[in-house]
Amino acid sequence: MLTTIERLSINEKLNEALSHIDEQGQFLSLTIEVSSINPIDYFASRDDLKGERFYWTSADGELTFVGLGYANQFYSTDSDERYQSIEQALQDQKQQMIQLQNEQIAGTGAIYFGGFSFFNERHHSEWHDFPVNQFVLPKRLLTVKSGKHYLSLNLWIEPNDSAENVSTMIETELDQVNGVQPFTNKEMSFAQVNDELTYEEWQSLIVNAVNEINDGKLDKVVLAREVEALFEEQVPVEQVLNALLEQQERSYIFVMENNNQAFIGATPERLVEVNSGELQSACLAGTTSRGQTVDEDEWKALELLKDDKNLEEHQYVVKMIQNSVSPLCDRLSIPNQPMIRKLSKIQHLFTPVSGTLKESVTIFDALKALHPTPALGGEPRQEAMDFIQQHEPLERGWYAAPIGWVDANFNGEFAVAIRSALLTGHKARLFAGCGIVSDSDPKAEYDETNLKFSPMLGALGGYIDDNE
Ligand SMILES: C=C(O[C@H]1C=CC=C(C(=O)O)[C@@H]1O)C(=O)O
Ligand SMILES: [Mg+2]
Repeated sequence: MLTTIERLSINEKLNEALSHIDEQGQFLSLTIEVSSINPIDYFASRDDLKGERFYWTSADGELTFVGLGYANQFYSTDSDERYQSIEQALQDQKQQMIQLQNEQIAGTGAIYFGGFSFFNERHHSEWHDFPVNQFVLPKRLLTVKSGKHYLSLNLWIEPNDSAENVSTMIETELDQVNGVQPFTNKEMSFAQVNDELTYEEWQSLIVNAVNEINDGKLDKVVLAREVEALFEEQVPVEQVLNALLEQQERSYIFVMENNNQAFIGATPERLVEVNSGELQSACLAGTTSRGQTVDEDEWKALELLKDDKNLEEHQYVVKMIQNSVSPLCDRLSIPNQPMIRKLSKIQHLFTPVSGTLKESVTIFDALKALHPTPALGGEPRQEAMDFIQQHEPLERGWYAAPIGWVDANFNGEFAVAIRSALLTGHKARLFAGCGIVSDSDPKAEYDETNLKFSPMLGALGGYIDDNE
């Protein structure tokens, strides 16, 4: 509920704004601080908006978004120009937007959420409701940041809309936020897991890749498998999301819905963050499991830090990120040695990257330069992409591609959508890949993909039998 003063102040600003509305109508964006609300409860509160919802929590847990209802959507062509074309579309939209903010709080107002498919081209049948790339402007955005909660509304206003009508709409939305009920877990009816690839097929895929590497055609290629989890009922997105939030640490937790499909995951991998011209990226490649005891956990971490095969996988990523972002930066800092990033069930080799972007370089330029890094594609990039396209028997869709958000000033953050699943009705398709280098062993890589399925499978209430 608004106080009388807040209402008067909003009405005054609305009257002023509405007097300048374009003949064709215009978007109006406004943000109001609201009382504390659990974001998952808000996400689950509007079943009627299923298919037009998103959720995002940054890996440090400092920023959460819930978007309900898509006020506007942006797509672009299936080419190399897709980053620039989205950037241009958002730029054009921004000029036509009326922003009613008391102070510009980063992460509120006109935030665009979206992502890209792994490949530029569209050849998707499983991913029927996901375009090659898509950004949405949410009609309602809940932002939780530094312990504060904000509701931003992005509303389409016609020239003849009155300030009273608009403020009634705002009050209705605020009442809805205040009336949100706690979300309740449903029973999840997990039925079975089907491997899309036999072990023998996987083995021959990896042997083929290793042969190409030994023939000097490739240095590294990341290959993925998928498993299908079947349920007796429709997979409840809210519940899977809630489980990921409870079970996963240091991960970006995301959901994007499109019509009857939801893409969901808990990924540890930041691709790029840009905040007032400061860039952060990360090299994450090289994997082991967590130990059962503190000592075993530490021992596994130390082994990983000196394991040549994992260090090689990691090094290709460091080198490529360094080469691709240094032309975009005035300053770039990358430590010489990787460190360990511990997740709930997995540990990785990790090297942080930070830099200062040159004037006029945007987050979209960084995305274009970075995607895919050799943690998801391979080295050399084009040869690895060709190998994946020809030999990997799955549709990557949005798996292993950038997903995230930007604001009207193009500050934002993108993660790489791994440890993820595509939910369609009763079915979840899960994806997990691993970096193949010259001394990769098919069985060890197979086990590594099983390990990487485990966070998402756990959230779905299932598991993989390792002895299969
Ligand atoms: C491709 C995936 O992981 C990448 C990220 C971290 C470690 C990786 C590895 O050690 O192979 C992969 O490059 C995935 O989880 O599907
Ligand atoms: Mg690996």
